[in-house]
Amino acid sequence: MLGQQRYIILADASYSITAYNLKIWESFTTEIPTQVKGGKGPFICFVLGGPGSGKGTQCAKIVKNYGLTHLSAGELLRREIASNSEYGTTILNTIKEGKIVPSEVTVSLIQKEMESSDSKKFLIDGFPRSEENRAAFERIMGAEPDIVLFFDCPEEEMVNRVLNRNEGRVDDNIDTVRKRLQVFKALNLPVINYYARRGKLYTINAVGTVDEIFEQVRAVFAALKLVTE
Ligand SMILES: Nc1ncnc2c1ncn2[C@@H]1O[C@H](COP(=O)(O)OP(=O)(O)OP(=O)(O)O)[C@@H](O)[C@H]1O
Ligand SMILES: O=c1ccn([C@@H]2O[C@H](COP(=O)(O)O)[C@@H](O)[C@H]2O)c(=O)[nH]1
Ligand SMILES: [Mg+2]
Repeated sequence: MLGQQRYIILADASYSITAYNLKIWESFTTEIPTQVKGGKGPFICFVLGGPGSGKGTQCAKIVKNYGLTHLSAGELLRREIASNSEYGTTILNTIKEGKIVPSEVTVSLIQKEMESSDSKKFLIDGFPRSEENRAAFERIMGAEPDIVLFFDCPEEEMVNRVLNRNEGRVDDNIDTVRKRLQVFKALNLPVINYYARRGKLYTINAVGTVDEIFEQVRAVFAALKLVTE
């Protein structure tokens, strides 16, 4: 049975975007800083949410509007499968099962992309999927995200979107999506709650039109500019 109910996130430690916030922030510039004040490395934004919650769709708009470099962990893994790398078959089987690829593999792909890029602003989509992923990223990269966006979407809506995506993904079927939802709740929600406790989480209501949802994202980036000036 799929729920309409939203996931329970530590509400007092997460920022929710409201129309009121938008009104205050819309007059500020939309250019985000290359790094957060006092930070040493590049600006890093993790983008989290269940399967089909709209992460990739919104990332494309963030890239267009704010020039961040988009790294989708799922896309990097699919590229690895397509290139017949030594891990290709293991990755393919893991994705078909809706499970999580070993942290070392995913972090190493992200690391390669970040280190070969001149960019100072990264949008890391669909990662970290588990506390173990998160710890591996911190250990290997020696970095933490500056902010985390969480696209909060009811399960029924996520399933509908995934089943209507039509991009030929091997995991876009009802059996795999059910498994992905279980993995999301068991392993990814604790990561989201971790960032809520760290005061880095921005929860976005992922129901609505793509543009309506992006207005909430815009407010986050506008606020970021505000606190980093
Ligand atoms: N606000 C929206 N309303 C309706 N459909 C949407 C919305 N946002 C995205 N979609 C559609 O839903 C599907 C899933 O979106 P998207 O690929 O962005 O999700 P995702 O979170 O990246 O999923 P995954 O974790 O499986 O990669 C796509 O077909 C997309 O066009
Ligand atoms: O960090 C990651 C990201 C993804 N995976 C696997 O890939 C699929 C698809 O990922 P999307 O982000 O939805 O494109 C996911 O279900 C996992 O099996 C991963 O293991 N680790
Ligand atoms: Mg995606």
